[in-house]
Amino acid sequence: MKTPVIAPSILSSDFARLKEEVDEVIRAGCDWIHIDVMDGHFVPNLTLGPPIVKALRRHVEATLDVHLMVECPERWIPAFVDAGADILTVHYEATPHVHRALQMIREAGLKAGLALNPGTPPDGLSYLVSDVDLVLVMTVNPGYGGQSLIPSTLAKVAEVRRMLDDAGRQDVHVEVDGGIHAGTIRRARSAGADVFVAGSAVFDELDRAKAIEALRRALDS
Ligand SMILES: O=C(CO)[C@H](O)[C@H](O)COP(=O)(O)O
Ligand SMILES: [Co+2]
Repeated sequence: MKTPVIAPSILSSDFARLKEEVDEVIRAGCDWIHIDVMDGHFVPNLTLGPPIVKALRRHVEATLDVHLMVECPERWIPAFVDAGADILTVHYEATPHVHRALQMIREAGLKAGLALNPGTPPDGLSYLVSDVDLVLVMTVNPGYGGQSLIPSTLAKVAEVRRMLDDAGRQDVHVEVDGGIHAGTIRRARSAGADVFVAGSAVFDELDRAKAIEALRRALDS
């Protein structure tokens, strides 16, 4: 099994103190920084764009894991590449040209991720197994932090992991996003996930080191 990756989502951070918030979770021992980009169309919320990613890139060396919840992400890929993202994840549901979007990300030298909403079956992945470096299984409906994990999504995590293993793609990350905390992370790990996005479970706690430690302890339990 791959080494677990903890990726705090800045969606739940204090945006007025973004640099300090990110510095703090890096000092607290997180692995990646998860950045939720929402366009107000694909999801009913609006967050941030390439300038914020670029500003963070200037300040931190940590892996910037950018989750694009935007319609037709292929329009935005060049701007996020230029901003300095390391991983760009696009939604299967967001474009009829998802293969092209993944291709554009890889051609730019970044890692390409494919995200699946809770209601999306994993079948389409079978045509894209050689085009992805990461599969993000949404464990809540995208748009907001602080929601509860939808239990049926964990069966999909297991199915995705099986499809990747059967295709010889043990190197591909399986990321879970939404409702991950000390009480759910172990089940997500058992289902086959290795990247754990945690927004409210980290940023709603005053002591971020303790919050990240609690996630790691729950993984080991
Ligand atoms: O993509 C997302 C929402 O669309 C966020 O990454 C996710 O919700 C993280 O927040 P929390 O850990 O609080 O559920
Ligand atoms: Co996300």
